[in-house]
Amino acid sequence: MSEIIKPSGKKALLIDGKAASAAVLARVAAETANLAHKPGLAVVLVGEDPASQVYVKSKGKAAKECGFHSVQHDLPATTTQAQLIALVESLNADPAIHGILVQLPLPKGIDSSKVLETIAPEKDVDGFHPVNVGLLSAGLTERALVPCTPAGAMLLIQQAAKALGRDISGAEAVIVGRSNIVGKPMAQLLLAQNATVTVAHSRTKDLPAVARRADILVAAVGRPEMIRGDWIKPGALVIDVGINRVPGEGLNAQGQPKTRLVGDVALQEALDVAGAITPVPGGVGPMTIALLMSNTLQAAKRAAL
Ligand SMILES: Nc1nc2c(c(=O)[nH]1)N[C@@H](CN(C=O)c1ccc(C(=O)N[C@@H](CCC(=O)O)C(=O)O)cc1)CN2
Repeated sequence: MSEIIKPSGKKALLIDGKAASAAVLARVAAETANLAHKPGLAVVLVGEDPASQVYVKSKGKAAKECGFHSVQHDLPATTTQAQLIALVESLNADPAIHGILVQLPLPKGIDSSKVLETIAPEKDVDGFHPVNVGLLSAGLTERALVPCTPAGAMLLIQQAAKALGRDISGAEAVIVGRSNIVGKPMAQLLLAQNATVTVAHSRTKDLPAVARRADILVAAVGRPEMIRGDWIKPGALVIDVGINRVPGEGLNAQGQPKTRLVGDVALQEALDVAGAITPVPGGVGPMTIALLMSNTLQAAKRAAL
């Protein structure tokens, strides 16, 4: 059995995103060590959102561990859209920078589409620029930079399908959620692997029945534990992209009410039904950062051609 597939003590197997992301990071570090020029990653954080601060710190740490040139720009929440765009333009012109990432969400008053469209497509390691969106939609995945979370989820699907002896080609895939960042690119990636893809959302009629059709079920709605055990086809491969912080039990060391992370899938119920499932935390989340490093390496290698 693959090293990323672990027993759960219940019917479903667990897909270990931490182990899978460590393997991606090791591959990126090994390739980087053989390059003449270090890949350069610039991460831009606007404001003081605590979760964003944690993610940006993790990105800088991973970049350094991969042997990259890593820079972080911390801007105050009062930064104007024009100031942010000016910073992105200066990073576009910097030959030591191969990847630019503007951490989302941006503070109110800044139009994130305008900012993301300013990033040079070849440095858009988040894969959110319309040029990269278009390349992915046209099936030109070799030329696109693919958004990190769906790219990481796709790697987990491929590794789990292989370990379970399942074909993605011809499988019925249902994605719950139609965001530009996860749902839509996930659909393109599954289509490129010849799955039959349904993108379901809040207006879908009889969502549980649609979800129950899925051999591969991807949950990306951002609603804690919305997908229940009886929405899952027995034996299905379930990929939970949701990361939701909910109230926990008791108080922490600072006397504040504890919180805990849950996915969009009710994990304990799903473990009785699914064939394999990604947990939250420790599933798709760590893959997002690993695939960002992989995209930055790819951008640096293309720049050197
Ligand atoms: N410009 C971008 N902004 C945001 C993205 C993105 O891909 N590009 N994605 C998310 C946040 N994100 C990375 O930026 C991210 C989220 C979660 C994780 C992760 O490893 N989660 C852990 C749990 C961490 C915790 O304890 O809080 C897990 O699931 O195991 C990594 C990256 C929004 N913004």
